[in-house]
Amino acid sequence: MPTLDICFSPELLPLFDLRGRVAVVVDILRATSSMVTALAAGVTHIVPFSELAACRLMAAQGYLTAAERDGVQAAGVDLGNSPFGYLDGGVAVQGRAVAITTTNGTRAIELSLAADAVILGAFLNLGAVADFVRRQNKDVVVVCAGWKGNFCLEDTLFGGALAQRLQPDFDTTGSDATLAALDLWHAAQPDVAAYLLKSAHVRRLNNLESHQDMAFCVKLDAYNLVPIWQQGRLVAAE
Ligand SMILES: O=C(O)[C@H](CS(=O)(=O)O)OP(=O)(O)O
Repeated sequence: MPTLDICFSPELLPLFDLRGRVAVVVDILRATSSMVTALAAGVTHIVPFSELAACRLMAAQGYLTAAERDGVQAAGVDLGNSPFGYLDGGVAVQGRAVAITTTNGTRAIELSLAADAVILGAFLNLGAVADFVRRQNKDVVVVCAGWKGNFCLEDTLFGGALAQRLQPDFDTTGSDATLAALDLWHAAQPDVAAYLLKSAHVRRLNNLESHQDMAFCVKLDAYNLVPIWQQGRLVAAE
């Protein structure tokens, strides 16, 4: 039976051998939630960058540029890190490619590329991710983007939610990280948004961008789509 493990922070990735496994990178607030939303809104593909300057340069190649540092949109780009940037009609995104850099999410993706497959998870596409990894029938590691190397509640909650969805087809009992995430997910019921009000990230976001981002990012199964890393870019899996 395949296993599901959870890496609480990219800093812990050296402890994991990703070869032969599927990495599910998660940054609920907000990078992977925004990337799932972007592809669902008709973005053709997404290229993540760690450096802001390299991301900005992609505008010359016709890319929309999205960049955020410490929760705030960077200067001189088209979009920040809010999923509503792809929904509110302010920027026409249908049929466009996006170059993106964020504080934690893009780094977590880059550090996960040793895996057999790298996909993006969010509450917004939880069911689609569960279906995808079931079809792969390989061990799974949920890679939490965390915050600047630290543990965070919201990404760990996603790990618990995915573990619950994959029971009983996956072994979710072999790792204390998964057991803890499952307990956390149960503790957050029935109102994940209310539970997350105490999290550090939500307090930061409420100071920076509107509370509507958090309410949106905790919606379950809004999109039946899985972003997957293919040839240096993220596309919607077939
Ligand atoms: O934009 C976000 O929500 C965060 C910024 S931070 O964690 O508050 O610095 O970036 P992300 O890369 O999506 O975690």
